[in-house]
Amino acid sequence: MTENITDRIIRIGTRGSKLALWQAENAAEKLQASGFKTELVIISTKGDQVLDKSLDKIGSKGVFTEELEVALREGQVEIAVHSAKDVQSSIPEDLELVAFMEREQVNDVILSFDPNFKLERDSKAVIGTSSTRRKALLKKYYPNIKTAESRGNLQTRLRKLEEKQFDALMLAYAGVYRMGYDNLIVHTFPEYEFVPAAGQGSVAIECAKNLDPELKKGLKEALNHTDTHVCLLAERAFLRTMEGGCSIPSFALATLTDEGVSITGGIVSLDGKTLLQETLEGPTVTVEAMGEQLANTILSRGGDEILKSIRAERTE
Ligand SMILES: NCc1[nH]cc(CCC(=O)O)c1CC(=O)O
Repeated sequence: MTENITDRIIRIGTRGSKLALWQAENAAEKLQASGFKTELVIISTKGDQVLDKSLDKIGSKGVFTEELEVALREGQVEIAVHSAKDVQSSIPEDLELVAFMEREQVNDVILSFDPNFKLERDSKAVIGTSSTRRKALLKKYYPNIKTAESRGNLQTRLRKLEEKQFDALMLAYAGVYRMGYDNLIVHTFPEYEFVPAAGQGSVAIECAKNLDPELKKGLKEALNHTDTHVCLLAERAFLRTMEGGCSIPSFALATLTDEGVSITGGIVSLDGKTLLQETLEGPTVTVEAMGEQLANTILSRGGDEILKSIRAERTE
């Protein structure tokens, strides 16, 4: 007699921020719709605890994922829910990404409490962001903009905006929309000028590799969005080959086309002066090879030099 897999309670590991909880609840609803029972287990990560340093200075990989991975390994939870963007490009041997949930609109946006705020090429405003990619791209396209650190969850960052620590705040549309703050959006960046970080807007589901295969299959059926999955495989292959990590100003966006997949990716120097960006198209079956090829092209055209100088600057 085999036990019905949907009799299992799926314990869902999640960070405690409101956005993380929204994402975990969203996964829980999908699981429940497939007949699973669910339970949320809130786990705090280093990225939630250390708020006085920018992410590239906290240093270790998996700033938002490590503690969740320990819980997976120790069997405290069956799955961990992450913002796909926060997941390191190589997953530990004993774990795997079992699903990618349907992606939201990928763009970066600007939020302001002043509805008349206008971002122009010569704008001199101070914009809150802690992302090296956003800082470098702002330098490239909006050379007079200044940036100010804005670590913390979305609510913390909005409070900083309210306190006028900066004039406007730069974020991913996905989180803003999911938290219901889209009424504050005053600018949406085109996604091929401000190409998002690999994975932006999607949610990744991680589990232990040795989880019951039947259960894994059930989780995948309930949670995986095939189109998103294809795109994320390409973007993550790009990221892995760049050996980037979340603190490197690289970016990648894959989309489905009539014939297959198109992937745009690149890197920008921290001063915004050198931008390398390329697009590749190919059939869906070769997405990972495409991501790798794109990264190798970027590296050989000067990307490796940009990475080298960023690393040198960090160890100074
Ligand atoms: N590193 C922070 C982070 N990780 C995931 C999101 C939310 C958006 C998403 O799911 O891509 C954010 C905030 C942001 O970039 O605005």
